[in-house]
Amino acid sequence: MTTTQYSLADVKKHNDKNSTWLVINNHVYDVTSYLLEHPGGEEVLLEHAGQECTEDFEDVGHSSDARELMQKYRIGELIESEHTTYVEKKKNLPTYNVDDFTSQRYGKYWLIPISVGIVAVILYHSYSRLR
Ligand code: HEM
Repeated sequence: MTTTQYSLADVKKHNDKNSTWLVINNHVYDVTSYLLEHPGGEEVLLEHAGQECTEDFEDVGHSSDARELMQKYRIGELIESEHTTYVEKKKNLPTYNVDDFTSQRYGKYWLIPISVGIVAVILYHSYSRLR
């Protein structure tokens, strides 16, 4: 089976409500009939009409159901010379290092018992001198 090949210039012509094409992961989709059904709204699809929008599509974190559904709207592929590789952005998850965590949590708490000890010694000495 041969898949129809399109260039970005071909896709660019389908950039409004009458004909809405998108390029996602080097596949070409005609979402004209899906505009009103799209759970994210038609606006966002129209904003990307006629364009390569893999990054924005992936940023939304579309479900596997959405990925399955999109096959229905696939009409072809982007020509190979215009292929792009999508590199997933690193999510900014916090990373913890146990030592950092301990020092953040307990920081300079060791100063408290030492200070109390020093104050106690000073008080003891002053008190014994008074007697
Ligand atoms: C063939 C293309 C597309 C299909 C089949 C599709 C399908 C869906 C589906 C089924 C949902 C519901 C949530 C989910 O199941 O993930 C959704 C939500 C959404 N989509 Fe799409 N989508 C497409 C393209 C796009 C594009 C290009 C954008 C542009 C950024 C986009 C933006 C959104 C947004 C903003 C939501 C709402 C997310 C939320 O409310 O949390 N979609 N889409």
